[in-house]
Amino acid sequence: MDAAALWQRYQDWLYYDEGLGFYLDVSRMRFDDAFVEALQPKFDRAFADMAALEEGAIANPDENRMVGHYWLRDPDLAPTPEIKQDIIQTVEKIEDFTKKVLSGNIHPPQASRFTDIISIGIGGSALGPQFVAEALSPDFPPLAIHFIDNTDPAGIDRILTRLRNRLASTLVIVISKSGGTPEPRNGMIEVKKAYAGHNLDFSKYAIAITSEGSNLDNLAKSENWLATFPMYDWVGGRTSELSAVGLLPAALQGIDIWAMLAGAKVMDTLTRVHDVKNNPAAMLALSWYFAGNGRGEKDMVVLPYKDSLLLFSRYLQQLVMESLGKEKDLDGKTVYQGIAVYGNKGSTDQHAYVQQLREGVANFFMTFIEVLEDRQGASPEVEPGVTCGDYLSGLLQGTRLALYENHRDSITVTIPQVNPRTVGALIALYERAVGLYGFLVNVNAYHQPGVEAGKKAAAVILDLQRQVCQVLANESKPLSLTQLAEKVGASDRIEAIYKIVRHLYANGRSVKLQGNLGDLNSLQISAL
Ligand SMILES: O=P(O)(O)OC[C@H]1O[C@H](O)[C@H](O)[C@@H](O)[C@@H]1O
Repeated sequence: MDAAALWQRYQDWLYYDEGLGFYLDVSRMRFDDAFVEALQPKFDRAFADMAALEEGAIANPDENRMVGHYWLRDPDLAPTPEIKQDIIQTVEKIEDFTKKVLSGNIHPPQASRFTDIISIGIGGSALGPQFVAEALSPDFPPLAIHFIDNTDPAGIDRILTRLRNRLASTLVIVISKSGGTPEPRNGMIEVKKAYAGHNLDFSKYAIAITSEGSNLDNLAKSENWLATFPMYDWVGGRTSELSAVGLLPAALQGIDIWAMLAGAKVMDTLTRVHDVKNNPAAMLALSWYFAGNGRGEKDMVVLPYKDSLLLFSRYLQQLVMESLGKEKDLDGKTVYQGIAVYGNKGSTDQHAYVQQLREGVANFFMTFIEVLEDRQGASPEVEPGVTCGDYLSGLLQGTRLALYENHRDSITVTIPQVNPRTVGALIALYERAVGLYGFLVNVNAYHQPGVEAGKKAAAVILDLQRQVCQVLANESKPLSLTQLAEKVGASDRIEAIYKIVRHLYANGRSVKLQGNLGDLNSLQISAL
């Protein structure tokens, strides 16, 4: 395509919304009109399915659940008056609670103000709050947030050590929709012990965000925690940023949650349009479908050229991959769907892996996220007439061009600045694009059956560990691995038993290992 034709294509496909100052450019995705036409029937169905979803259909049939994250920013759309009231009251409660915390009306027993937050949660109960904190938290927030998003003891220590002198003024928000996920439960138990170690009454610091009636909810109520906020059955973890999960931590950091909700609401309106070319989420879904033949054959690389958006790709990784990565489609057919997502930020990544993107295996398409405003205030020149921001902008344009010349396609999303409104809009844009794409390829984008397998396997290992420890405790003489596995009654699980023993030994826990550590047949195992 020559320069004039490309310029025409750019104009033909450029999407712009004045209210948000938002642009979407898919001109560098090489689909043609015939492709768009061929996909039209699928889009017609997807638009109809999406409309039904928004009206309260059971869009997650396996779990028999409605899918209602769109109602969070427009409660008038909720299918029942009760749901509408719930949404409104929760946001009011968040606002009221935040005001009281920030004014010192609600304060810790031994200090006049809360200074910090430990947020404990994983997956959808962490990634949104982390992304938003990185993107929007002021330089000096009223409360500084710290995340425990794993069951890594060293990671937990790091947070608790850093906060050692401020624990007495640190709020703890435990976030778990199910209220039973092991990682946040473990984090909560350890943090609770740390508070007890400092003679602090954990319940005066703790807040739960969870489903009503969950284990976490029951615990919080029985121990009379500072507050609880609801997580709804009809909001999935990966689409929960604009529920209490994301709104409470954001508000406590001084982020304007109303602007986030408003930005999302505007984007929801824009992406409800039943016309591919005038619906930015549909344009994204079309582009993804084109890039990967509707089978995820190409990875989605997401590169925001703005430090504060660093975690956007990580956030999208869960949203896209947990939603679309499915073995079966809605008819039960084996399809192995999905789109792999990765990326950090530009121009930083240009000095890491963009070499491969430009010249190596062409198994991806790029999404550039461009922010028009360089910074607040004027920029000094780093060369005559040129600023840092000019470089960043030039590097984005240059990389887009260099990729295109080498037949690598790209999408460019442009926002005027990173603020609560545009971040809310970005979240809503990708939620809708994922939903539409899910309908295009006929998968249930709202369940995650594959996640259960790893959880179950981990539970089996922990069970085996208990048995191993019991056998060793009752043995007077050291055992070989084979003997130990036999006594446990799990000879077929000898490798797992070896790994359990090695881990316990490395941590000085109840097990002694003798012999050559590199020769597994020489090992003699006994209780400490
Ligand atoms: O919020 P929770 O119930 O603790 O769930 C946390 C996360 O873990 C699960 O395994 C799912 O894969 C995620 O979708 C979810 O966000």
